[in-house]
Amino acid sequence: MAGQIEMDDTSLDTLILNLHKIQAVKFGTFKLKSGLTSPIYFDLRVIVSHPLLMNQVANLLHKRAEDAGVEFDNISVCGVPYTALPLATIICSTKHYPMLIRRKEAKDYGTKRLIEGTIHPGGRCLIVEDVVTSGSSVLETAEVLEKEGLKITDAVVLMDREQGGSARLADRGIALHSVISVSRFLDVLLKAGRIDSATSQSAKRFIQENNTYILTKQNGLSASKRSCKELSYGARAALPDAHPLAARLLKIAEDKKTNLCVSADVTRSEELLEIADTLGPLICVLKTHVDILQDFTADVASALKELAIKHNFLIFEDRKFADIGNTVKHQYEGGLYRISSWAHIINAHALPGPGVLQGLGAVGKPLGHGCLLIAQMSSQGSLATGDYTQAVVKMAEDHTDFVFGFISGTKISEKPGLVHMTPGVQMLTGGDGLGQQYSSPEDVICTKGSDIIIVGRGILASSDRLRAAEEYRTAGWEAYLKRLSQAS
Ligand SMILES: O=c1ccn([C@@H]2O[C@H](COP(=O)(O)O)[C@@H](O)[C@H]2O)c(=O)[nH]1
Repeated sequence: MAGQIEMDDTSLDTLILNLHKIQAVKFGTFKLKSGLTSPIYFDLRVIVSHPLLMNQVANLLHKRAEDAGVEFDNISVCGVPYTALPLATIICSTKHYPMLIRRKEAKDYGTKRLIEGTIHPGGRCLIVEDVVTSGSSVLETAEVLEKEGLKITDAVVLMDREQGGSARLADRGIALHSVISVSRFLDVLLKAGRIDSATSQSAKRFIQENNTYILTKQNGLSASKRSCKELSYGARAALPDAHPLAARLLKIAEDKKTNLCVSADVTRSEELLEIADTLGPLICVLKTHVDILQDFTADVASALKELAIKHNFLIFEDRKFADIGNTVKHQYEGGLYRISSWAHIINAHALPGPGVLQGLGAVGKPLGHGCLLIAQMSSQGSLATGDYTQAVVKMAEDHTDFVFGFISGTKISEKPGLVHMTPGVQMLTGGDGLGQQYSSPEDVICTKGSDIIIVGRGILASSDRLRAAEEYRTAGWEAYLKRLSQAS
């Protein structure tokens, strides 16, 4: 993967610890240029006061580019102003490469050039940067250089914040090579006892949930501002190309004024049916884990189906299929549970590739059922992030005859027919000590742009489940109304 360094691990770890020591990274609450509030902030400008570190960083940047196969014959080097300027200078001075300097503003006298140095149109130029988040600063520099006739195919960066910059640059034909990734940075600090695991997890979660490439390229949105084309559930239900099950779910949400899915994670069928009957009027979806029931029978499935009709909700079996097409086909329609005979919604991991959808679709499509793809997970350290999440979005968008949405922490596709359902929701944020991480209904629906909150223990652990469910229904619905009003 672009961005992974192949160099001496010890020197890299030492560099990370030194960067932390000089406070080139800070943890807390920081407002970013994008308007987002981040729990981690890199300020690499401070390294100019540490000459040994400057030399080490310049060396590593050069080595990284060399290891990545960048050809240094007939190439110039240009640093993104300002922090990377002295780094490019050291590289050029020690390796004897010609350097170019990009001005941020053209002078209003003399040559009025934006690039200083000797330009050889048609020649190549390597861009050097200190930190990449969305890749926009590298792109701006590339555009200025390209206007002068230079070719930009590679950029090298000290720190990749892993928030979509490398994918965005790749889209523009620029390969990004990074010395350090933010995950590696956090792991080294955690291992060395410089930060605690809550700090590391909160930074990782922020990175995972704020992928600028997904938010801008696929949503046409910025993380801080939702689109003014925000449609109501009802309007989305009426879209001609909406999957019938998405349309049904969105219509239920609109009619019942609820975006609450209750996760009925109980072990006795009687309790499951009791939950379905009492909370049914407040929910749009009831989620099950049928394999944790100790006493499942076909009668339980029939009773559940009747309650779904009585209270107008959909049944979602959270089976998370993840095998080859032939196996999942059997798992879905056969075995003890005969899931396809009672669950309107199932979900699947995209890991096996599209075959998993072919197998499930062969059973579910004729029955009018639909599938959610798991694009992100709420658990700490989930690997379903970045490029993987983007690949899942593509797989969903390529299979909308069966896939009608996602399990994800945030809105990851702008297609209004696709529904986003988010687990890991509680009024009080935090975790459960077993890896689960919670966000509030307001955060999930209003800030992250998801559609449906999935709540388990937030309701089940309450002594008054009905009251708790009503509180979650109200919170989820008010967050949705707030989102709509912000967009208009
Ligand atoms: O990423 C995921 C995917 C699924 N889940 C499921 O949602 C519920 C959450 O229960 P809580 O009690 O609200 O924590 C549970 O059934 C999980 O299997 C998830 O949490 N995260």
